[in-house]
Amino acid sequence: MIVTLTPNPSLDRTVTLPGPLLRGAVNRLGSVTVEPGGKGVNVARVLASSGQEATALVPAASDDPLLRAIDSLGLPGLACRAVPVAGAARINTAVTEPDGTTTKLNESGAGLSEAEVAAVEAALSEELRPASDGRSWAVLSGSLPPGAPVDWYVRLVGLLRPLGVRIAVDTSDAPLAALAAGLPDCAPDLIKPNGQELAQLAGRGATDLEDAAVAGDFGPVAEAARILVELGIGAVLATLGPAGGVLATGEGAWHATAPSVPVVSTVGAGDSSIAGFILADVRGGGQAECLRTAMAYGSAAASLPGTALPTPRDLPAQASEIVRLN
Ligand SMILES: O=P(O)(O)OC[C@@]1(O)O[C@H](CO)[C@@H](O)[C@@H]1O
Repeated sequence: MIVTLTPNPSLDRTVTLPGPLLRGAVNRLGSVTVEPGGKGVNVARVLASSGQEATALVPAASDDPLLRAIDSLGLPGLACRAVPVAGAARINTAVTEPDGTTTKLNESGAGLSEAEVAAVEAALSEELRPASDGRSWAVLSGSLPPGAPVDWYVRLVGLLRPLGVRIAVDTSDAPLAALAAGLPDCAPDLIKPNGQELAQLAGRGATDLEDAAVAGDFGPVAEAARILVELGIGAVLATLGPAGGVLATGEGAWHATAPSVPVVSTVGAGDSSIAGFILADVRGGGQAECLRTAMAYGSAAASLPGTALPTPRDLPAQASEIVRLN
């Protein structure tokens, strides 16, 4: 069983410009698409598109257009559990330019009341309670809406731990800092920082790890990830864009090259990497296979426009090369 929680889901509106963005001027748009989004929704979508059933848990009123958008995907393996809330799902806009530059404009989201936060927690535990097989995953993803406690993910890890499910957390900024502050007591089984987020967690300069990775030196990334593993996190999957990815666990660290694809839009690439990792894991793959599949799904997402998410048909023909770092 796989349940994703997206505390701050969105309708993702992607607008395509026929030329470069002209700041301070009127820009005429090419195509406009709207898709259901938010990181956990994306993870569940990718899993379901690959034949792995998943439930996307979102706070949303029963008449929220987000729910209609999820429904209209018509994905048989995708279940949606909506916890009724007063606010509407935010609309996040992505502006894409012909050279592949994508600019995201994310709203902060309608707030959650204390009672709504409690209702989401109750629904999450209820969904996961039957999942005591040790193979199930809870994926907690994205920013937190106003009103949610900044350490909500820390609390949720503590709440879910006794249920015997594996827990992935993918977030940034203050909720990520809160997660780091909650170690080692509330350590997730998987986190997926990018280079800058990993640097933030490891107390390194913002671009130190990425700069080293671009120069082909993955030691600093592996070292930062190892520190987090020593603090109790089961696996750190660091995604490094064109420089590939590094997976660190208690058994070692590996680097994977990024399969070569034409990069069209990186929106959803991180979510697709998590889906790929979990997909390989629930299919019994070892750590190298989880890393390879994460890279394949992340690269496939980057080769698709806007927030389009990959299906198995979109996976790159060439797999990553994996090298053990330690
Ligand atoms: O504002 P957050 O929660 O950090 O990110 C939300 C978001 O940018 O992430 C997804 C792509 O990863 C999009 O579907 C969505 O718009």
